[in-house]
Amino acid sequence: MAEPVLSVQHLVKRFGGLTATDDLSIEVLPGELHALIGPNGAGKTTAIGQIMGEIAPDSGRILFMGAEITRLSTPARVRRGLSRTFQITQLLEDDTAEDNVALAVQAHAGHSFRFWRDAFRDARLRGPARAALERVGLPEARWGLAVADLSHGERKQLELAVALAGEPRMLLLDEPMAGLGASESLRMTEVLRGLKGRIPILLVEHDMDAVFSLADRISVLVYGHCIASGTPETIRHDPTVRAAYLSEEEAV
Ligand SMILES: Nc1ncnc2c1ncn2[C@@H]1O[C@H](COP(=O)(O)OP(=O)(O)OP(=O)(O)O)[C@@H](O)[C@H]1O
Repeated sequence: MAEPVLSVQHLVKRFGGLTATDDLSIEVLPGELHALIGPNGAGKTTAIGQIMGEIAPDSGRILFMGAEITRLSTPARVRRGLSRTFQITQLLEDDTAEDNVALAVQAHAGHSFRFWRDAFRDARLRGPARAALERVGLPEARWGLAVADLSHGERKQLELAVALAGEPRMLLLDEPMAGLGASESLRMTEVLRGLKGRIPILLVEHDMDAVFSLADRISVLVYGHCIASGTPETIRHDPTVRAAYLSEEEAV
């Protein structure tokens, strides 16, 4: 088997008396779209926070591209190629969609641009920003609009473009379908299908239609512990998973 891009090993995180991740181990393989599912409060966002270095684990290890990153800062992990999106989008409301992505390109490029306004006129930012907007399928007519004027679905697409702006080596997506209507969810599913195979993705998502149609493998979290990991077919028929999480109605 190929060496994992991301290897999460025995992660434990306690918040007071509550164990949010409980001996959590997951592996994401090269090119894989790996979904992390589980009931509300199962520890999915806490897991992403630990992988990104925003939350310090009490114990366990995280390896990225074969190197241990458990104690690295978030910026150091981003420099190594990890990138994430959030459940609630973190965008600059008054700036245009294109400015938001260009700013992310600039942030990734480091200190070679001294002033933001000068920098934005620079094709070195504009080119990659537009490429990222195209990758997430945001229509060009929307690029010049302020974020505040975009629909919720467009903001989710934009946040994905911001995450892609630094050309990361792996994406961590925290509920990209959250709050989307049926047609917006389908659009986002197709956007993710377009990214699939080009970049490894760890996808936290409650939309089971999206998860089962997109994922190469699925890991199921219950009370912070991974109770099963396997292909959608395996997970669909796993009695432990069905008992713990997927109701008859939800199972697809
Ligand atoms: N900073 C914190 N302090 C205390 N408890 C926390 C903190 N962050 C998360 N928790 C708790 O840890 C548990 C796991 O939360 P987490 O947000 O990781 O779950 P989740 O699987 O992402 O849930 P959801 O699907 O609802 O987003 C929950 O019980 C939550 O209340």
